[in-house]
Amino acid sequence: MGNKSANLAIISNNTFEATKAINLDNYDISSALQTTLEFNELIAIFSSKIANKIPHSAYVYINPEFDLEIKSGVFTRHSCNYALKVEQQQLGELKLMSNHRFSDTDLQVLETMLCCLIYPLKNATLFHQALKMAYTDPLTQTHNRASFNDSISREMSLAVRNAKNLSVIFFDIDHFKTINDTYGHDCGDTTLALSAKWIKESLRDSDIVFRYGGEEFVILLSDTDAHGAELLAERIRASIEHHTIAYGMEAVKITASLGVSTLRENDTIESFIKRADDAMYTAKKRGRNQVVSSK
Ligand SMILES: Nc1nc2c(ncn2[C@@H]2O[C@H](COP(=O)(O)OP(=O)(O)OP(=O)(O)O)[C@@H](O)[C@H]2O)c(=O)[nH]1
Repeated sequence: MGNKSANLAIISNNTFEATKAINLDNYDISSALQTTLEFNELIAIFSSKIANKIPHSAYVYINPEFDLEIKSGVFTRHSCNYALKVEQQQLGELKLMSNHRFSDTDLQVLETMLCCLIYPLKNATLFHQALKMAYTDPLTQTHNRASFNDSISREMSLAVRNAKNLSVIFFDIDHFKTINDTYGHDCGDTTLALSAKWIKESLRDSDIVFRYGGEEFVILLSDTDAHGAELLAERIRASIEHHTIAYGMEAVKITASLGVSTLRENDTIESFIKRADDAMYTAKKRGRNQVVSSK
């Protein structure tokens, strides 16, 4: 024990902890852009830092990779647009607007200043790509279990705070083991990926699909009451039943069992999802290929 601690070198007795920068006026543009990895903050900082050199009334930043459209200010007649890119990496598109035409000098200055934005944007892109990977199931391109744990508590708090409904659907492919055993594991994987695709096709943008376990998915439906969730679960069930998986020379048909529950007062995460899980098992017991709503 004593020997181990002797190997540790003390580098410094002082700790420097930076608090979140409140007044970015004290920073030059490059330093200010190093204070965050959030796209909205980077663009807002950039806009404010260039404002005295290149006056503009509004900005729009679009980044399709992360489904972002960040806007601020008053939209006016004249604009200039830049597709931002570094080493083949797309970093989105920035548009500035103004009452007056941007002069050639304005554009030259802007282009010099955009060089300061490029690498912070690249870092933000790498950070958000890593976050996305950490929360995505690679086989089905749905959110993974870690993401579910974060999302359910956030969605429950939001639903309670805004007095909105929240429903959850548990979805489990029927006799999935037989698919693996009959057609092979690759076919099982294809079945999972296609099931996820068909589930997503039945949903609104605000609904989130998670791969919860092997062949089990969970769908979180914000602002959806019990009736709406049951209708949606039935739509998903029917979609799965009506599709056919073409695997080599085989035409594989599958079905799924689904359980639905809607958030109640005094629910915990566990009680909320257990009702949906129990309802899904009831659907299995009743013969599969059906939707059961929790009582
Ligand atoms: N191909 C493939 N199979 C998986 C994956 N994850 C889990 N499984 C398989 O999924 C199967 C689940 O089988 P069971 O839990 O017995 O359920 P089931 O056969 O679907 O039967 P019921 O749910 O009762 O209708 C097991 O054979 C697992 O090996 C995966 O990522 N890929």
